[in-house]
Amino acid sequence: MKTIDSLGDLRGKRVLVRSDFNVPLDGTTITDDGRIRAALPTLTRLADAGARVVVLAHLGRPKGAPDPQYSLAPVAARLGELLGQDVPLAQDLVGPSAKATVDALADGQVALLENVRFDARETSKVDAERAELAGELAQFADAFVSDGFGVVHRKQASVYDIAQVLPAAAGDLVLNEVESLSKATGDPERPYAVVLGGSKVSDKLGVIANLLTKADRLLIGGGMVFTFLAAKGLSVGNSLLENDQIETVKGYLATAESNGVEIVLPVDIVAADSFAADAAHRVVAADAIPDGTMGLDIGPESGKLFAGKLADAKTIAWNGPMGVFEFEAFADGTKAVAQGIIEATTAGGFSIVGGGDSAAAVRVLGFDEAGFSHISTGGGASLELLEGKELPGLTVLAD
Ligand SMILES: Nc1ncnc2c1ncn2[C@@H]1O[C@H](COP(=O)(O)OP(=O)(O)OP(=O)(O)O)[C@@H](O)[C@H]1O
Ligand SMILES: O=C(O)[C@H](O)COP(=O)(O)O
Repeated sequence: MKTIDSLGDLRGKRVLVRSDFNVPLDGTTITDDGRIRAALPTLTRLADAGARVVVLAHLGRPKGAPDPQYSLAPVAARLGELLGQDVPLAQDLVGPSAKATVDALADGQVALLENVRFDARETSKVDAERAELAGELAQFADAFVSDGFGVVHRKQASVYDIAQVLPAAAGDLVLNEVESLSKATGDPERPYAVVLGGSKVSDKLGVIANLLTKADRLLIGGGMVFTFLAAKGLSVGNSLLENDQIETVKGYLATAESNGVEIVLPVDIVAADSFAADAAHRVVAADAIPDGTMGLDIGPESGKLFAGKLADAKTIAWNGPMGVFEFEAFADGTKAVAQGIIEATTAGGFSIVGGGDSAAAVRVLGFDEAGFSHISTGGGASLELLEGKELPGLTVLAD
C-alpha cells in the first residue's frame, strides 16, 4: 500500500484524513476513547509535518441527513484534549461551514468536518452519487490519507471514492492493523477459535460462511446466539432474533458438521424481564428461555464451557461482547471469555480482539490490554480481513 511518505512534502498542504471515530457514547459522554487515541499517531505526524489536517469521520448509523444525536461534537472536544490544540468542528460536510473551517486552518492545525453519514451520498450504492460527494470533498484537499481501519470494509465515498480522486496513502493505523492481523489471515496456527457476539447480527452472520472453511471452532455468544437457538427449533422469548436468517443458520450448522468445524453454543442464558440495567433476571437453560424474557448474557456454565474451548487454542479471534456488558448484571459472560483468552495467550496463543465495543469492553471491564496479542480498532473490518476478503478501502490504496 502507498504510505504517507509517498505524498511528499506536506507543509502547507491540505490533507483529508478518514478516521474511525465511531466511539461508544452514553448521551454525549464518550465511554471509551480508544479509537480516538489510535488515530493520534497519524494526525500528529501530519500536523508535525506542517499539513493542514481535515478529518472525516462517521458516528453511528444516521439516515443520510443531519441528526443531532450523531453529531461529532463530543469527538471534536476529546480529540482537541488529546492533541493539545483546539479542534474546530465544521457544522456541515461540504457546505459553507466546512469551506470556512478549512480556509481558516493554519499549518499544523487539525479540524473535523461533521458526520460524513449526514450526507446520503456517503453510503449510496450508486457509484455516481458517491463519486459526486468525493469530488466535492476533494475540493478541500491536496491529498487523502486513509486511517480509519474500522471502515476499510465499506465501499463509501469518504473511504473508497475519495482515494480515486486525490493522491492517496494508508495512514499508520491502517498499516499497523493490516500487519498485525496478517498473522491470523494466511495460515493460522491451530487450533483456531473464533468467538462471535455483539448485536450487529446480520453483518456477522455473513462472515460465518467463510470462517467455516478456516476456523476449527466457532463460539457463539451475544445477540448472535438466538438466531442459532431458533435454527435448532428452540424458543428464544423476546431476545434479539433475525428471523429471516434462520434458514441460513441452519445451512451453517450443516456445513460446520460436514467440514468438521465445531460450533459451540451457550448451554445457559441470563434471561431478563426487560432491556435495563436493573431488570429482574435469572439463569435458565438455553433450551428453556421463558416467554416474555430476553437473553442479555450467556450464563455461568457457558462462560466455563467457552473458556475451556479457548484454553488450547493457538490462534483466537474475538469480535463482539457475549452480553450487554454495559450493564453490570450482564457483563459476566464477556468477562469469562476475556479471561479465557488472556489465559490462552499467556500459554502461547496469538489473540486478536476486534470491534469498537469488544475493545471497549476489555478496557471498561478492567482487563489489561497487554493480555491480548492485538486489540484491533476494526470490528467488521477485522473480521472481513480474517475471512480472507478483499476490502475496498485497502485495494484502492494499492501501490
Ligand atoms: N444478548 C444481547 N442482546 C442485545 N444486545 C447485545 C447482546 N449481547 C451483546 N449485545 C450488545 O452488542 C453490542 C456490541 O455489538 P457489535 O456487534 O456492535 O460489536 P462490536 O464489538 O462493536 O463490533 P463492531 O465494531 O463491528 O461494531 C454491545 O453494545 C452489547 O450491549
Ligand atoms: O464500528 C465499526 O465497526 C465501524 O465504525 C464501522 O461502522 P459501520 O458498521 O456502521 O459501518
